[in-house]
Amino acid sequence: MSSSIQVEKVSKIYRKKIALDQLSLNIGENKLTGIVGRNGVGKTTLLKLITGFIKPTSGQIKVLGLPPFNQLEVSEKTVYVDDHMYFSPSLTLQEILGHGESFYPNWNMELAQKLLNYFSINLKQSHTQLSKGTKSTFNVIFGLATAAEITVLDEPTTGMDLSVRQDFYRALIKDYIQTPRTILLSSHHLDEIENLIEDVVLIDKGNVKLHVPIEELKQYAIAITGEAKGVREWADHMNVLSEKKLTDASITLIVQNSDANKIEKAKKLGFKVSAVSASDTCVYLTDEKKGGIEDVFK
Ligand SMILES: Nc1ncnc2c1ncn2[C@@H]1O[C@H](COP(=O)(O)OP(=O)(O)OP(=O)(O)O)[C@@H](O)[C@H]1O
Repeated sequence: MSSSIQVEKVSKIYRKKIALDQLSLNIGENKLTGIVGRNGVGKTTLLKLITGFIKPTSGQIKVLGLPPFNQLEVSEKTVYVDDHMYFSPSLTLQEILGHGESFYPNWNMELAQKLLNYFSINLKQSHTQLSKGTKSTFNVIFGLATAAEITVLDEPTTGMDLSVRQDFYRALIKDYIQTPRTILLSSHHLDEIENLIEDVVLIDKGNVKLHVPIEELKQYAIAITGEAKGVREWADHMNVLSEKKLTDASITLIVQNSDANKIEKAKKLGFKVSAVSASDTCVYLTDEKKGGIEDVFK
């Protein structure tokens, strides 16, 4: 499969802060990819670089074969949606849609109007008049209506209530099936998007920690609970992601799930073997090991 986004050894430094550090990433054409990671690890910076809003300090980015910064040819095939999208306060939502239609070659006005009608958003209002959640809903509708080849949704559900979020995810997947395109969806709630996305990119400290199919991430780690000494001996030479002390005598180890025979052996030894969710795996993979929040209150 050819790549629609190629990021090669890209760094972004804001004054002295290194936001991205020689990050490389290839995103295949028409993939729906989740971008996840803790606060401040560089997700928004990466997405703004891909959509040409900012320029890399070093390294190379190609989107649909071209460097995206200051490139009109890329702009009209790209949309970046977040909760800071700016539209002139003098325009009504209807007029904003009109501008969208004149800029984006594949603009889908019918979809925009049907979704706005479904969410009961009055088109005579201005963008500044909308509540936080409704603003986010309008922004994602705008983003979907562009049908842009590269659609980037950066935490698009900020402020939406649960029912709107669920409707949005359903709309996104239906629209993606009808009009396949490359979609990057960043979220702090992997559990909410794990059934939508094909691949997941986990960002940590300005770099890609993991880029795998979501089904692989769901199987990536396993929890083993039992008598501390025995569990530790069993886990010798394994990739241990985290250790939790339960009592003086028992522990849970989170280990990389790489060897089916080892897991069978753990069961035979009487240890409890349980699944670890994709979102918990991301937390374990990026844990700073500073102890828990409880330590703050000691
Ligand atoms: N304009 C800026 N000037 C200075 N530092 C910045 C700027 N934008 C981002 N940063 C810093 O770069 C780092 C990465 O920020 P970024 O917004 O890309 O992270 P993020 O993963 O999207 O975070 P979050 O999940 O909290 O939205 C952070 O340390 C942030 O403080």
